[in-house]
Amino acid sequence: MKPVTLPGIEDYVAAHTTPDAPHLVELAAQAHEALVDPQMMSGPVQGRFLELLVFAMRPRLVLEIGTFSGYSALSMAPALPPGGRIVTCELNPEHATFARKRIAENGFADRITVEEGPALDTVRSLDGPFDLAFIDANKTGYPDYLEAVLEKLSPNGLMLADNTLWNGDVLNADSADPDTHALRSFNAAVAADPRLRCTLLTVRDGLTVIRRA
Ligand SMILES: C[S@@+](CC[C@H](N)C(=O)[O-])C[C@H]1O[C@@H](n2cnc3c(N)ncnc32)[C@H](O)[C@@H]1O
Repeated sequence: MKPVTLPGIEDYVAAHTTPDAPHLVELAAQAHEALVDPQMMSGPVQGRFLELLVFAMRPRLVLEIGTFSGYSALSMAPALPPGGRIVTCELNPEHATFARKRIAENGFADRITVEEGPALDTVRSLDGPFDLAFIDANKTGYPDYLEAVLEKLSPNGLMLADNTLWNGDVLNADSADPDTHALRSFNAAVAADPRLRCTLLTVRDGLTVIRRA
């Protein structure tokens, strides 16, 4: 991933953030060996931030859209309050199988459910309410995910949208890349939406925190 901040800053940030627990270090290493595009994992800085939000919000239900290896779900899970759980959506059966195995091995199968299939169908099938929703799947789907989640978001719930800086490419208004275009449109729509309040944080590849106005 291309740094979107000053040279050296990402390393400095990582060096001054609580590192991954051993089970996450091992999971990341296994994902680098077994899965294509392992850079899709949140990584320690965003992982600790997700964990921090779960710790502070004490959510009963966390929705994740885009499981991949299970890294982000397993980053959040240790901070869940008693009775809290995570539903994570994944389209790719290989990713879902990889994540389920690590979730079970680490003793979180009772608190994390991997729902396999198109995330939009899964979100529409769930009752909610979602106290925290982490949107991190196909970028062109973000507007639909936002609407589907918003319908079932708790009154004090938060939505998080990942990769909203897209390697800094969101600055390129002339980009022909569909994902860049999708994220530029999403960012503009969210910031202008009178139903919402948001902050685009320069955490890792950009993480937008969104709530109801
Ligand atoms: C960026 S990765 C998720 C990374 C993970 N949240 C983390 O931080 O470690 C995106 C995942 O979304 C999945 N995905 C893509 N399109 C999807 C869809 N329509 N429904 C569900 N999952 C989808 C991909 O297969 C991939 O595993």
